[in-house]
Amino acid sequence: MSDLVQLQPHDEHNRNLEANVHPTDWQNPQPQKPYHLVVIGAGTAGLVAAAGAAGLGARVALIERDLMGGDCLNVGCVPSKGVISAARIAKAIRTANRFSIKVPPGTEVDFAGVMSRMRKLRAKISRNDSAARFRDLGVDVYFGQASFADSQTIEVGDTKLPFKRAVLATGARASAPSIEGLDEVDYLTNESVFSLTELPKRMGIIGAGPIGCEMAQAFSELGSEVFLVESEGGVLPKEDRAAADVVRASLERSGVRLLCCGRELKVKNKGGIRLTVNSRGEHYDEVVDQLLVAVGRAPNVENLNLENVGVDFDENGVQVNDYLQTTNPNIFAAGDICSQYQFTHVADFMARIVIQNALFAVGPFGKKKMSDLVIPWTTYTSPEVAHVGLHEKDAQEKGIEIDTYTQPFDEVDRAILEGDQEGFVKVHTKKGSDEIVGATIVAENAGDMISEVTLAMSHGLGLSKISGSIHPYPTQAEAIRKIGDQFNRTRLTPLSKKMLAALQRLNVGT
Ligand SMILES: Cc1cc2nc3c(=O)[nH]c(=O)nc-3n(C[C@H](O)[C@H](O)[C@H](O)COP(=O)(O)OP(=O)(O)OC[C@H]3O[C@@H](n4cnc5c(N)ncnc54)[C@H](O)[C@@H]3O)c2cc1C
Ligand SMILES: NC(=O)c1ccc[n+]([C@@H]2O[C@H](COP(=O)([O-])OP(=O)(O)OC[C@H]3O[C@@H](n4cnc5c(N)ncnc54)[C@H](O)[C@@H]3O)[C@@H](O)[C@H]2O)c1
Repeated sequence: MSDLVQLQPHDEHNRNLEANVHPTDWQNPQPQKPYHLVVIGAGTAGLVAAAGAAGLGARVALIERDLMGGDCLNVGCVPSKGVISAARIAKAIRTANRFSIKVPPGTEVDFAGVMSRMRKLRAKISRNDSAARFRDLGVDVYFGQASFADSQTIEVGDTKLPFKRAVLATGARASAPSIEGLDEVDYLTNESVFSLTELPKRMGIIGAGPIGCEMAQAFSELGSEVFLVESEGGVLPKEDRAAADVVRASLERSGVRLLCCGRELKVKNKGGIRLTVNSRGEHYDEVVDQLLVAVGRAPNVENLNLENVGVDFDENGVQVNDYLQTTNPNIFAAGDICSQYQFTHVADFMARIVIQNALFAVGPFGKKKMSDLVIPWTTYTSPEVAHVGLHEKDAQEKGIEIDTYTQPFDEVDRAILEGDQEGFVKVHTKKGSDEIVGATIVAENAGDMISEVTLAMSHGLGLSKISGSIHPYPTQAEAIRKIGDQFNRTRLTPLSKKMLAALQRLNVGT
């Protein structure tokens, strides 16, 4: 078996994963003719680009140096949500008393079992991203480090792959912050945290973005004492502040010790991993068993020879235009390598744009644009925070005047019955109209609920249309319809009220 940290421990599940996404006996093919499309990187963006292009009749090669499926399958969405699902059960048991369910003392979390379940499910899901499946879809799959030999040729080891168009889909990795002493300790990143088999008694996490918050809550619910250090004033600094405040309170209820506005953070290798930091006037000096660093991503631009083929890049990744074309017009890019929206579903839709623009658009005709995408995302804390479109501050920066409608869940029957009353739905519309420009939902299943708003935004359906669609009672999604009703009430002017009164008199008298 490979000694990649992502594949540890070397158990049956990880052997099955490896057999799917990097079979040890794989023979790279030999190129027969120039490829229409060579895709570098077999994460979400690369897989979607390769499968889509091959399905439409193109000759396609896909190159992966490590594990097909990339971050999402191996060290991102899939394992994190696998662990979170167990943590949610632990939370439900911990808080069962709210429902007058008496859980006998002595309930235990078998952390090794939780991780083994996650590895089993990850291996099962990995069939979709497997080398064999892609070969069967008509894609030539190569394993190895890819780099550009010149503007028409990509090399993998000694093999030269001539191409007409190429796609860079090499993704990103955890960035290493310059924190004093960090180099002295063995710290975890998203590449290694899912290989743990023992629950850290005490866990430090640096960065309260989506990774930090999701993992802090999950490890805390599973039994670790978690210290979450964030340099900004609160958690999830990119989200709506009211939404982030709900998550902060929930993290604290889960037992997470939040060290926000963390100043003078230092790490020492002294009696374990020692974190010292100042937060809100207090000095903390805590020894932890494991430290997870989650302070954002660095693009994988190294060793590709991009300089020699005229592809510009900087520390944020590869530069692309709205058509996802790099500064070399025959080379496109998709996914985390070139996107400020680092999400699997965005990598997927970027890849679809690339297939169209690289292979099927003629001159300016038939081209698709990144700026036309309506992009939602969700952070899977409990409750979840889901967002689509503009935040209030984005609208201000763009000079767009907005109206904001908020529906708290403590007025939504299903949420009350479920004990999930602390969140809200917030929708921003263009001032004076029902055209939705953005929305945030904080709820246990906010990620599922946001799709209704995304659909409405994508297809130009305003709040009046949402208000006119029956939502089953009692559901949490009724909160979105109630926002539609709020908008409709603003349409009731003194004149329209008078007209309604006149119509009523006409029909049923005074
Ligand atoms: C912990 C965590 C949780 C996440 N959770 C979610 C979530 O719940 N929902 C969500 O939407 N997003 C989530 N994300 C983000 C999501 O994983 C990424 O946005 C997505 O994986 C990006 O896909 P990609 O194809 O651009 O890149 P990647 O998945 O990074 O794939 C790039 C691939 O290219 C390969 N590669 C790089 N260089 C070369 C080279 N020179 N030659 C050959 N191969 C190369 C790499 O090995 C890798 O397999 C999460 C991320 C993390 C880290
Ligand atoms: N549910 C999801 O869709 C999901 C889940 C996890 C990750 N992701 C994707 O992966 C990306 C990376 O996630 P992330 O959480 O690493 O990055 P992030 O950039 O979103 O958040 C990093 C956090 O670390 C903080 N930080 C930076 N330097 C610090 C320092 N020295 N000390 C303390 N705090 C510091 C930042 O202020 C920020 O809050 C996300 O932006 C997202 O696109 C998505």
